[in-house]
Amino acid sequence: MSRLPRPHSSPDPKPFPPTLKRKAPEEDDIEQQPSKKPTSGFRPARPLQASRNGTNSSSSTAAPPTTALKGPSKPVMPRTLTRPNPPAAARPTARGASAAAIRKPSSGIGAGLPSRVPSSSLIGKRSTSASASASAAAPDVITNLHKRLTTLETARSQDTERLATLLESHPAAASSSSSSAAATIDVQAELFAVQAQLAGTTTQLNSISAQLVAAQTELATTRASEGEARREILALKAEVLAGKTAVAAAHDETGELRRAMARAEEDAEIRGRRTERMLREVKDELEEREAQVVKLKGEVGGLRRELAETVSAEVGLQERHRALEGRAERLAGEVKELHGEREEWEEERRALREEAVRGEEERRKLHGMVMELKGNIRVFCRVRPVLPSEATESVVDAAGDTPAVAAQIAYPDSGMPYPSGQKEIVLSSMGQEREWDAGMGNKPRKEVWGFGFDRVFAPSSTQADLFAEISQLAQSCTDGYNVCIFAYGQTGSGKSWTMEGGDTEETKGMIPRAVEQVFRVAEDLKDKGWTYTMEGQFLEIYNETITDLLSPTPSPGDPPRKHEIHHHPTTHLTTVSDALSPAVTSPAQVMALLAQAQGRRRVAATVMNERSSRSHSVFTLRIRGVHSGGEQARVGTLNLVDLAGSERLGALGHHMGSGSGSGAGLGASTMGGGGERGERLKETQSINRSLSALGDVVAALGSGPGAHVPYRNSKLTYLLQNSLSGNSKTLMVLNLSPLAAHLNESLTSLRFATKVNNTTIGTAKKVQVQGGKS
Ligand SMILES: Nc1ncnc2c1ncn2[C@@H]1O[C@H](COP(=O)(O)OP(=O)(O)OP(=O)(O)O)[C@@H](O)[C@H]1O
Repeated sequence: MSRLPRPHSSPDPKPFPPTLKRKAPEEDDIEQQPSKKPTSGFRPARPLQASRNGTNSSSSTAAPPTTALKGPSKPVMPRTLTRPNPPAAARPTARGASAAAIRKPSSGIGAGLPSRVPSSSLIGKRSTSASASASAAAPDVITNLHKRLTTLETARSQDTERLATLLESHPAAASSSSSSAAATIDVQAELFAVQAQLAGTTTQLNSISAQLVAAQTELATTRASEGEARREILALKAEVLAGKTAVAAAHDETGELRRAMARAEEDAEIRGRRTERMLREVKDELEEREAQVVKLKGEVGGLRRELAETVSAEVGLQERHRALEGRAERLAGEVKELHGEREEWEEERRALREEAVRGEEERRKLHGMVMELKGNIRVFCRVRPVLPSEATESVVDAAGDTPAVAAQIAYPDSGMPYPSGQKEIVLSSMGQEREWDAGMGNKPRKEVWGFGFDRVFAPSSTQADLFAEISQLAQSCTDGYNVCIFAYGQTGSGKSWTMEGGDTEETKGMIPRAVEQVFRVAEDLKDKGWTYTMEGQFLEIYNETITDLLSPTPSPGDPPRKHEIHHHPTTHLTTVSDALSPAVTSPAQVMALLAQAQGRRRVAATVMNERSSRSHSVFTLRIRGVHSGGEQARVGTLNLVDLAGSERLGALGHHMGSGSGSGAGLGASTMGGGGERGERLKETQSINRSLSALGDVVAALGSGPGAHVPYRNSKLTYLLQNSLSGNSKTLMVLNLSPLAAHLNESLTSLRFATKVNNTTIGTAKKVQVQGGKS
């Protein structure tokens, strides 16, 4: 019996000592929020006993039962108990082995059982992960316990069966022989052992069953605890989240409070500064006010004094007022008288105005008379200065000589003021005697030619000087006269300069000045009831052909325009067909027309080689004045004519009938060869004809009323017919070159102009020049 192994019974599980404290993962987080009080749902971790031998590790507490339950699936004892009966010879060995097997408690039934079943309290108080692993391990323990139970029950039934078998076989053995008594004792001993083992096994089985029930109970408790723990964890998490949110909110609030505090401090500082400034201002203002008060006090004192003075002055004023009232009454009477006088003056003014109109008419008549006395055809002579370019260049005359540049020209009466002086010009050949005369034994000829004109302008004269004499003539067209101003002279003598002039106010010529004068007079006459309208026309006569310089330049291939001259038989107005006569309302407009005409002439010049020098240009300003008082309308014409160069005037002397002109004719330098020579000849003949015709017309006009005037002999004279006859006034400005080389041309021009001058109707007289001949 003593050899029988003691069935191993598992020790009862002891309550876990409170050595382990459950620590939730979030515990640290919670501890970081000291402001938060632990919630009612949170309980401090409960201590638990990890294992029987006092190990604190959770893994060591959980692992042993699992390992024990998964231990040997076939315990030694049952295998020993259930083994088939060995042969008798072998039994001791088998028994010994079996006993050995039974003596091994570690590998017996007890070894297969869990050494400790985790208590429900332990599992329930573990962390979530520990609880989860414990929950997962619990069913395995129960299953193993069930298996072990089944195995033990099977072993018990086998042992029971075997016991029965032994009991049955014992009587037979006892009866067979006496020697079998010892064997029977052994069997009985074995039977007792088996019975004892069976009893142990049964006890062990009961113990395991009890453990199983306890384990199941503990599992249920563990699961319940686990659910509770989860809820607690969730609650804790919610609390932590709420705590975090509260902390964040507190942080925000703190930041906001800090910012608010900073702002408040800043505001306070600004307010402080503002208050200081205001205080300073108030102080300053106070000081200022005090100063003002002092000043005002002074002023008040002054005002009081003034008031006293004013009061006394008022008394005086009242007296004066009464005196003034009396005076006003007297003045009212005077005003009444003045009104009467004013009406008289108005009457007088009206009479004066009428007298002024009559005076203007008188002036006009007198002006006409003066002009007539001066001569309806007058001649001025103007000598241009030597140009800087001419002063240096070597001038060669027709004979190939290079005489002195400037001709000998004298102005004998220039010391006397006009009109008694400044009418004479004397040319001399002194210093330019021809050497061949001396060479041929003749005495060098020394000739002097003197001429007299209505006015002689020396080279130093200005455009203004000339216009001063012309302005009255130009103005007479506003009185209803026809005026003709010619510029005559050889090429380069200054005709264009005289008529058009330069670009400046000082150098502008007769055309712009005459136009301005006419517009000025027309404006002045507005006060006298006159309204003037004007129109301009600009024609060129080249080779007896009229060109309208105001028409657009024709394109190449355009048929040439034909311009016919018409004279109205009753109105005596001259018109040119197909020629433009635009209305002009200002001098600037007229200047624009002149510029347009010059542009057209320049185009023609490039085509026809200096045509402008060989053509006549005629600018005509037609003027019509209407009087509001019903006076007869005034119609006048101002013609400003730039004649072609006269140096080609070889036949003029013959046409003029003087026969005394030297007639420079065509100089070699002006003639080209071949076809060009023919062209020039034709051109020259045309110029000759027209200038001769002009001389003939002037001569005829001078021969007295009733004489035939050959206007139709040239386009120029026919165009100017109405401006040369009747009440017309003609002025010829003879332009002379100052150069010695042009002496002969100048003499020819002077002779032509003298003939014109001699034919004038009126008192134009021939000036007798000392030592000269004309
Ligand atoms: N009184 C003057 N004062 C200064 N320069 C003058 C004067 N008269 C003429 N001239 C100059 O003399 C030159 C010739 O004058 P202008 O062209 O007027 O001669 P013209 O007789 O019109 O010649 P053309 O017949 O070739 O047109 C020009 O350079 C002009 O500026």
